[in-house]
Amino acid sequence: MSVTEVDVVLGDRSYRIRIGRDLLRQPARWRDAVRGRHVLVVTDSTVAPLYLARLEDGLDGFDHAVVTIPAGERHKTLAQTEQVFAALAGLGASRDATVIALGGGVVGDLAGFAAACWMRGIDFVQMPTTLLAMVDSSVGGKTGVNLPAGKNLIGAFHQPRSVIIDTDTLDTLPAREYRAGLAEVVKYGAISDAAFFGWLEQQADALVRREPAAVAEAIAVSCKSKADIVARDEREEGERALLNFGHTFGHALETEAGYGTLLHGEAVAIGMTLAASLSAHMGKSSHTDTDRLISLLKRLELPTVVPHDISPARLIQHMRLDKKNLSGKIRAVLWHGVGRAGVTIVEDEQLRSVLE
Ligand SMILES: NC(=O)c1ccc[n+]([C@@H]2O[C@H](COP(=O)([O-])OP(=O)(O)OC[C@H]3O[C@@H](n4cnc5c(N)ncnc54)[C@H](O)[C@@H]3O)[C@@H](O)[C@H]2O)c1
Ligand SMILES: O=C(O)C(=O)C[C@@H](O)[C@H](O)[C@H](O)COP(=O)(O)O
Ligand SMILES: [Zn+2]
Repeated sequence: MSVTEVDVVLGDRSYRIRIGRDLLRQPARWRDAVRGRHVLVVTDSTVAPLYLARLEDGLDGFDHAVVTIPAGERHKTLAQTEQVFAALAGLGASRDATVIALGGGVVGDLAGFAAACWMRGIDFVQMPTTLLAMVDSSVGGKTGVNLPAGKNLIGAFHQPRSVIIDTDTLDTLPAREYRAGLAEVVKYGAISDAAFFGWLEQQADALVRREPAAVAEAIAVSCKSKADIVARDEREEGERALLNFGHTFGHALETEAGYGTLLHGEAVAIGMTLAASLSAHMGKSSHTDTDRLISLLKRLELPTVVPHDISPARLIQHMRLDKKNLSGKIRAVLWHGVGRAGVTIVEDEQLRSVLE
């Protein structure tokens, strides 16, 4: 069975992303990533009954325990992180212990954050089971949890030791969650890879039908794209901020709608549409490019308009806590046309012009 490997090179360190079918059932393909005697698996209440046994079968020889958090964005909280700390304490986990995140982006972000904090940092391994986690959240080391005031406001940069992508786990992923993952795939084409954007336009129907070859290619290209950007700017001091395209609006939408009401990928799809419209309004890209983006997102069955009951003023209020802001100024990723983007200070008036 073939495995695609992508390396994330960070100066003199690196880690490997392995992408393949049925990897969970082949411990020989991932056990080398797990060090120490103690292993804590963090998963959620939907993923555990589906895939935990496959993983646990490969953990013989380790002292392991499992924390199962309730599924969904509402539970990406400090309170759930405390459950992970309690389990690490119960396991007697020392500095050479490993946390394994088995699940979507919620589990990966929360478990990674717990690993970043436990004894000031222990190893963790990402085993993503949603498309979104496979193409984005499992790679790059952004970890954290939400506060009622905003998305991912508490967190740390903490790179995984390895990322194991078993694409067979997508078989059980609901259609809405799958489509949400496609939004982040579109993001890579939009910000940095015009050829990939063109490929997505050609393959949109195959992707909606989840044709395995198209899905595998989308995952591999996305991982490579993210790995390249993170290698050049691990801590978001420059170029990495482009990975936030659509997120200034998107995070505000998720927070205002109530966590889990709009999925992260859905909010990012609407956010990319708004950012593209704002960019065209500011003369940084063309309306033709915006139409191209909206048309692709629609073909991928993603939302592109703000739900009618959401207030522009409240969205702008949430944007004041965006992590890209400096000295009280809202900074957003604007689009410079297919394959190009940049970060720009935006005024309330300009934000209102696309939101109202
Ligand atoms: N760290 C990063 O760089 C980064 C990047 C993008 C997104 N994120 C974060 O990721 C989160 C979104 O991740 P997500 O979309 O994976 O959401 P999620 O983790 O909530 O998973 C979505 C739903 O699918 C279920 N699920 C997971 N795998 C399944 C499977 N194989 N079969 C059936 N059901 C399955 C989960 O239980 C959950 O109900 C957000 O919190 C977002 O902020 C982080
Ligand atoms: O990896 C990054 O960098 C990203 O911005 C990827 C985003 O898709 C992701 O949603 C990330 O969690 C957003 O980070 P934040 O710093 O805006 O909270
Ligand atoms: Zn995102």
